[in-house]
Amino acid sequence: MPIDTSAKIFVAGHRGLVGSAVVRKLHQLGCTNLILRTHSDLDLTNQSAVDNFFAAEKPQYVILAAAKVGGIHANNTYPADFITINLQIQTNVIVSSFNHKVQKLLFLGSSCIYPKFAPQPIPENALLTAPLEPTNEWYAIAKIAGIKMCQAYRLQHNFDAISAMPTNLYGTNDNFHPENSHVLPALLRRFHEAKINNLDKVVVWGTGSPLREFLHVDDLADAVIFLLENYSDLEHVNVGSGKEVTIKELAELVKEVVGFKGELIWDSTKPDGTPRKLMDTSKLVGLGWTPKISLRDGLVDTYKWYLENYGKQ
Ligand SMILES: NC(=O)C1=CN([C@@H]2O[C@H](COP(=O)(O)OP(=O)(O)OC[C@H]3O[C@@H](n4cnc5c(N)ncnc54)[C@H](OP(=O)(O)O)[C@@H]3O)[C@@H](O)[C@H]2O)C=CC1
Ligand SMILES: C[C@H]1O[C@H](OP(=O)(O)OP(=O)(O)OC[C@H]2O[C@@H](n3cnc4c(=O)[nH]c(N)nc43)[C@H](O)[C@@H]2O)[C@@H](O)[C@@H](O)C1=O
Repeated sequence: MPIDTSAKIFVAGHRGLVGSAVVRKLHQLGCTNLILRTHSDLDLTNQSAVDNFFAAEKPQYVILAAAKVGGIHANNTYPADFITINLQIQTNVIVSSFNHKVQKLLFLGSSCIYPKFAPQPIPENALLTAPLEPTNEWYAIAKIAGIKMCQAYRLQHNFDAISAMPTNLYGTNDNFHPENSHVLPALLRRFHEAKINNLDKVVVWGTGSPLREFLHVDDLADAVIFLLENYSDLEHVNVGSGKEVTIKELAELVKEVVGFKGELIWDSTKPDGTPRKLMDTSKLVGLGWTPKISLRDGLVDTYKWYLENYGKQ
């Protein structure tokens, strides 16, 4: 059912990569009644503050894009933060959404919920079939709990909570932190800084052999709205581009887009993480959704945004 453009929609995490793309998409669709709170306005780890907020605002839809998020180094270094903050945020938001009669909630997980050596492409039913990738198991356990909470509230209370599992994302408003970000924004920044400082070498982590699937966040936002409008069931849904590249291929592509002319040095003391995680997106494709933005086009667009927003620093 198409979203009622006058509906009250709470986008949790609206300044982040995903939340900001969802807000852009909702604005494009003509939705005007968005409820947005920054982290300092409303700390979603604070149960009573979250419940008071829901009691006062009574949103009809909730898109849960607030989370403690980071790349392989951040996940590996701050396991307590990743498990605790994510369990707190998602538990508070899901429970208050149910208690205050939200019509529909969409929870965002991640492809790291699947076993390290899952069959490729990874179908939704690979969940909980084998051990996780150790660098991100704390975050993955929180995300799996989020999926299970949505399922439990649907089963026991008929609450319309659905879960989307995106692959690795990138785009406008990404986190470009040198150590804590994901690979694509990290490399974009590192190559850019090497170019403007006339360096002849750039260090890239790991061996370059892991395979990753990248999806532009505007495609993800489109899929989020598509699922809100067209999906209402127990099982989570994978969201991906269906195309994978090695980290070496990604690094070469970022180097070309940025225009860095020097050499790549591989730091094999850094972890590779999971060797491969290509999503099986046949469920979402079967529902009628496909991505539109190629990796090259998305990278060119993201570099342009980076230059406009951080290029002069
Ligand atoms: N980035 C990726 O590659 C992927 C992301 N995802 C999922 O998408 C979702 C969004 O990720 P992404 O947009 O990348 O993350 P970001 O880090 O870009 O944004 C996270 C948002 O959450 C908010 N937030 C964090 N902690 C709190 C808190 N305690 N109270 C209130 N708000 C808080 C932040 O608010 P503020 O800005 O005000 O601090 C920020 O707006 C997550 O669930 C993530 O798991 C899934 C797969 C891949
Ligand atoms: C979305 C997903 O994100 C995380 O998993 P990940 O896919 O391993 O994410 P990543 O982007 O950090 O790394 C991808 C690959 O790239 C290599 N790599 C090279 N050079 C840099 C670099 O400079 N930075 C980073 N971060 N990685 C680098 C890196 O060694 C690895 O082989 C999860 O923790 C989990 O949170 C999750 O769900």
